[in-house]
Amino acid sequence: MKTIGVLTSGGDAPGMNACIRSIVRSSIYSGLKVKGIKFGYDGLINRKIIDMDVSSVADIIHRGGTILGSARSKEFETEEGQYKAIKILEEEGIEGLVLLGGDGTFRGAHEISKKGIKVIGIPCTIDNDMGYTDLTIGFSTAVGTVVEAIGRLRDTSSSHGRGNVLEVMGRNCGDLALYSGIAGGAESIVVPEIDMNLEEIIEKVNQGKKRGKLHHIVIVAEGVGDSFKIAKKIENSTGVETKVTVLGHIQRGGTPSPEDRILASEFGSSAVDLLIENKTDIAIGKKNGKVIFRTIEEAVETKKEFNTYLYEMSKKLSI
Ligand SMILES: Nc1ncnc2c1ncn2[C@@H]1O[C@H](COP(=O)(O)OP(=O)(O)O)[C@@H](O)[C@H]1O
Ligand SMILES: O=P(O)(O)OC[C@H]1O[C@](O)(COP(=O)(O)O)[C@@H](O)[C@@H]1O
Repeated sequence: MKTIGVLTSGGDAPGMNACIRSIVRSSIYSGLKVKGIKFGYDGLINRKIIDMDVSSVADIIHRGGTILGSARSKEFETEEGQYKAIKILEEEGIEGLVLLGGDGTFRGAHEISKKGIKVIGIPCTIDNDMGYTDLTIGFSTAVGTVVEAIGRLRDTSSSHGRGNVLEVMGRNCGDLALYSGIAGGAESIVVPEIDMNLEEIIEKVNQGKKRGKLHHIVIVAEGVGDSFKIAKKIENSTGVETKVTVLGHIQRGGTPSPEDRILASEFGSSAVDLLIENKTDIAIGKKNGKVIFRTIEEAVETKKEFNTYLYEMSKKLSI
């Protein structure tokens, strides 16, 4: 292996830059050349490729987003698009590729691997929705962002005696809602994995009102459905004015947390080690505090388990 490539794809996630830095520096340390592919699979098909050196990744460990840019590409989902990508990788002399992204990016990586290029996948998504790993890069930072938002909403909700429904990202995964809801002391947490019990939420608002509580925060994961409808129903049944905040892409940016920077550094360096050992089609992850390796197929097929213990606990703590 002489030259490796690095590519970020799908939704960006805080910590991607720290990971790119780790891949570039670990490669150069081991005498490998590194090329950066800009704007995901789309940039690969369109040969948006740059040479990277030690200085290309200077001063980025603390920056959100991805210096390589990210994209979603329909063309790459076709066989034709994938063969275009393989041809470009071969012409550029890229023998191994490290791909930073979520499930979709990994499925694409598997296709590249079947066509002869060595690939290693690194899980990057604020959703933490990949079943084979306890953690994905970006999740810790996004939890921090939501917790900060909860604190701000708590202030203003308390001043006015209002309720607030806070919609957070996560696609069909409730992790971001669950972990930030617990850390922020939300009164109710609504996730796609568990049927919503609106009566229970309404009862909690009424109980809170009785004992003079001035704020009421309900975290709703985006995969649940219409937060505005939920807020209206709460307001109509309790008489407590209930506002809605959709946090949106604010959750995807920002300086990565120390946890994400460390995870990103560790995963990036492990990916380079694997390519040096001529390994391919592997997803890197973390289980019980240890780095783990799974085949990409296994990684994308492992069903995400929802932490029902934490969910039930959150109910006890928000009485
Ligand atoms: N089954 C697939 N085969 C090949 N490429 C895929 C497949 N699924 C997704 N991709 C590629 O990966 C990109 C990123 O996937 P997406 O699901 O949008 O984000 P993420 O990687 O964060 O899950 C897609 O735009 C597409 O180009
Ligand atoms: O930025 P986009 O394309 O609107 O996508 C929004 C989606 O991306 C995410 O932020 C991250 O999802 P992925 O990591 O799977 O790409 C989701 O939480 C959200 O639903």
